[in-house]
Amino acid sequence: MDEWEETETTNGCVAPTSYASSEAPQGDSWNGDCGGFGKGPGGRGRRGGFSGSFSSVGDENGNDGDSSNKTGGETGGFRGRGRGRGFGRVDRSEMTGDDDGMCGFRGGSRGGRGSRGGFRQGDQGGRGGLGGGYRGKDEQIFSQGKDKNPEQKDAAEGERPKVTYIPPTLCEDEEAIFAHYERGINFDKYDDIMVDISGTNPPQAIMTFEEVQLCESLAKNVNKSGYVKPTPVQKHGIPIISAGRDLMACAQTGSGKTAAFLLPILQQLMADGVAASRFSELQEPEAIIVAPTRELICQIFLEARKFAFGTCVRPVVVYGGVSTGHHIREISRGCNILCGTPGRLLDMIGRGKVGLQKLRYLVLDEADRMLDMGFEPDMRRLVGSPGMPSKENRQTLMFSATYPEDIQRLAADFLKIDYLFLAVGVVGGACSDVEQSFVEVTKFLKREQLLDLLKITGMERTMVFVETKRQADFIAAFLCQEKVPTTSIHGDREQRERELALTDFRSGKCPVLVATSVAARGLDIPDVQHVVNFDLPNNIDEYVHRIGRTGRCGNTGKAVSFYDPDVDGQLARSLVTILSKAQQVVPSWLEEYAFNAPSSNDANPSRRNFTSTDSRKGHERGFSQDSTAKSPAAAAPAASDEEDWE
Ligand SMILES: Nc1ncnc2c1ncn2[C@@H]1O[C@H](COP(=O)(O)OP(=O)(O)OP(=O)(O)O)[C@@H](O)[C@H]1O
Repeated sequence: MDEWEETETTNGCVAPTSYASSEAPQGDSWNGDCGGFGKGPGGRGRRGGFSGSFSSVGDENGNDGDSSNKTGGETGGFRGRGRGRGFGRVDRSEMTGDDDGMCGFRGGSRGGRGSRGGFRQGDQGGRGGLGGGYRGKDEQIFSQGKDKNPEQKDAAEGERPKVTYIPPTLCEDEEAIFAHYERGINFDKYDDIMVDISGTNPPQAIMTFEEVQLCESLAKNVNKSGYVKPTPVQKHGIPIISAGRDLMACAQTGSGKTAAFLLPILQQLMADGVAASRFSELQEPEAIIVAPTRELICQIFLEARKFAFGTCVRPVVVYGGVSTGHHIREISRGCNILCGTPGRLLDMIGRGKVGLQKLRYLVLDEADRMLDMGFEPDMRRLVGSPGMPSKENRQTLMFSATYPEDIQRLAADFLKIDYLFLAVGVVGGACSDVEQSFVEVTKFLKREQLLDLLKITGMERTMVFVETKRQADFIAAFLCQEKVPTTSIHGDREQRERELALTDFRSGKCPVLVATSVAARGLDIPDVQHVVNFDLPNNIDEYVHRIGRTGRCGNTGKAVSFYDPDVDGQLARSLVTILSKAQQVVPSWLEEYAFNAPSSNDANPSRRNFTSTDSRKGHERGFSQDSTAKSPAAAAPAASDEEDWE
């Protein structure tokens, strides 16, 4: 039996997880505003987590919500699984969760205030459960940038429980689809941001959406989305893509990169009269969009679905942690724009469900992160897949808010030689709408300081970033014990839990979300007023992306970071640079640490070559152009700022 004929067990049911309530929570959709589906009373579930506050799961049928572990009422705190990857700072499972279903945190125990007694190293249990937690002492640390031995991979996959989770059916209510948050007071300030384009003959920037002459239905959808005028990355990116050029674009967090690539693609597909074919086991999409995390790709899909609303173009999303059969069925109903995480995309292509003959657009969002996470072999496998048009015969677009040098190498391989490099603002710079502050801490006082901070922020939506999955569990549990309604997201949580955590956070049911870097990139959650770096990341790009979860779309936000001199010294100089470039106050004590820091101040080796400019510049004859003439926004080219972060 083909896997996609597998029996569905979880359709329409939603699960679990806020630490905030002891009731089984109600499910909801990705569009948190639409509650018309997936709601269920919750089943009996297991006795939940920390002090009983970590709620359990259930579906409408009263099944135990965890499909891979049917035993209820388990106790015993953290139970690690004896194998699997660890929580190295660059952990693929953390992002796309290729280790589907591997979880440690099995609920029940009253442990959780950091007592080591709650852990059971090397325990072979831990599959399923409530997600998260410590996996055991013999974890492998995922080695960055290295391909896994395919045989090992297959063996590992063979051991995995079959993923049966099917996300809730999406709400078709128009109001929910077009729900959006308002542009902030600083939206118009985007016009003052420096823009630089390198490459030959870039097309003229647009100043209004009208200039693009969008098809009627697309224009209507843009309007309904509350888009009145384009942001700089859209002003420049849309005409570049419409002109058929390849593009590497770098623009600050929250400044509308998603629409910058979706709108011209959709416009072209609609103008060409592309329509989703009828049911067929093999679908041949015109566009493939790849992103490193499940949550991000789902968000991109929802944006695509919004802009394609009421048209014949059909976007589909595929990602890890969800039943493969479900995805195959979705694809077979017609697919023009396929959004996916790398592994699941390759799986769909490998199974012969997706053909590449008609592919015209390949978009890599957060491409630098995909490299960091070791997805380079997957990306190369994707562009080398049978039927994939050569780079001369497809349009390739790469987007990110940061631009390390190794991504330029990839750009050179994947993009046509005459690709355009678009830099909006300081490449790799922090969003200046985010007020950044730092608190010098010792590790022993961090938790109390977090609590004090959250007492001040109250019910305002706050994302708390930590460095490890275990830490995420600890902190979330700690906050719940302190009666702060909190949920968490990290790569060891099951997909249903990750989705529910975001829903609870979006809806305000849990105004505090404790997250690992899985939530650092791309997530666009309305009204996130605060970001707290409980643990600072080990590279500056990650810091920029994390604090970019607030201060989006012209809104203001605040980021507070706990700086522990014992562990964060290597970041000091980069932080000072980032703060200065974003016109933020640099604490004198931080400057002092920066002054005394070793010269190589970024622990991530991939960041040692961080550059702020297009590496082709100056290397190729005749390779220059001045975009300042093209746009009033282009006062002085950002990329002319040659200073490295180091
Ligand atoms: N022209 C516009 N007018 C109004 N709102 C917009 C416009 N462009 C984008 N937005 C909104 O701004 C928010 C941020 O956009 P988006 O998520 O695309 O940013 P991003 O640049 O991809 O951020 P990140 O780097 O964090 O991934 C979204 O809610 C989006 O709908």
